[in-house]
Amino acid sequence: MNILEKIAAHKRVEVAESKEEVPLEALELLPHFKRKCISLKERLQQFSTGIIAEFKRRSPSHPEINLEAEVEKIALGYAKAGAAGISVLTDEEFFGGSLDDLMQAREAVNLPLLRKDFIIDEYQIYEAKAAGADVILLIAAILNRNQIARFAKTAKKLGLEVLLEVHNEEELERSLMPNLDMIGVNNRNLKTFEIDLENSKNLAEKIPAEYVKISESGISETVAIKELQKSGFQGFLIGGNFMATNDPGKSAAEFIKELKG
Ligand SMILES: O=P(O)(O)OC[C@@H](O)[C@@H](O)c1c[nH]c2ccccc12
Repeated sequence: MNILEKIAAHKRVEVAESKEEVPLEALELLPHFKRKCISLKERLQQFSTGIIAEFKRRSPSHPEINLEAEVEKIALGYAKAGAAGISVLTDEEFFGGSLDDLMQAREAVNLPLLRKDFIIDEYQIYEAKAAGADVILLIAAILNRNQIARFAKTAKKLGLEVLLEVHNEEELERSLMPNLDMIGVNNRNLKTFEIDLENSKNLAEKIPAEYVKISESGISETVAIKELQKSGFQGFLIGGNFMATNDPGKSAAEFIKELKG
């Protein structure tokens, strides 16, 4: 089993447990469930920098990014830095995150929030909405076309936006459909952890113009963003480069300042 298969397998067990503990009907009663979502897509279309800053304590490829990180402080820092949105890792087993992190970020800031997790069941989309997310991530590498269609439809029904993540042309071609708002090209191969920014540049022209394009992972320099912008990318998902510092908010602020300057 590769890491992605391992994560998905664990996720199935986790979701079954969560469903037992908190039935879907209970999620619908939580206060954020009726909240009107903030559009990340619109912000990326209007926003000049397009930085989506990520809150991530650890990952399978980097086991100690920032284990003591406090989500409220960092979300506020990212907002002050001028991020277009914030991505919050909610997977606990492999990334050290939680839905509670997402809820705390929701209390702290008014930016669009992406629930960053491995969605394999509709229940998780209800969880995302209930915890205050505005956007969900669907990862093509672990979903078939039917699942993507079904999950995207559910997300739209709940007022959430959908970011579809692809890593190669095959995933992109079999996954294009209505109800997707943004397409993210992951520069990190989740099966091998290899990073290649060329991946975004190569896939860019194959993504129809109606989808906002986001380049994900391995971005640590503003020159890389200028290049990616030339290929039509409007969003840039950055985690480790900010999180691996003492003050991720400050690091994001400096990065965004340099990008604008
Ligand atoms: O820390 P980086 O290299 O800046 O990457 C951020 C983000 O793209 C990465 O965390 C990510 C992209 N897709 C994912 C899917 C699941 C978990 C994590 C991810």
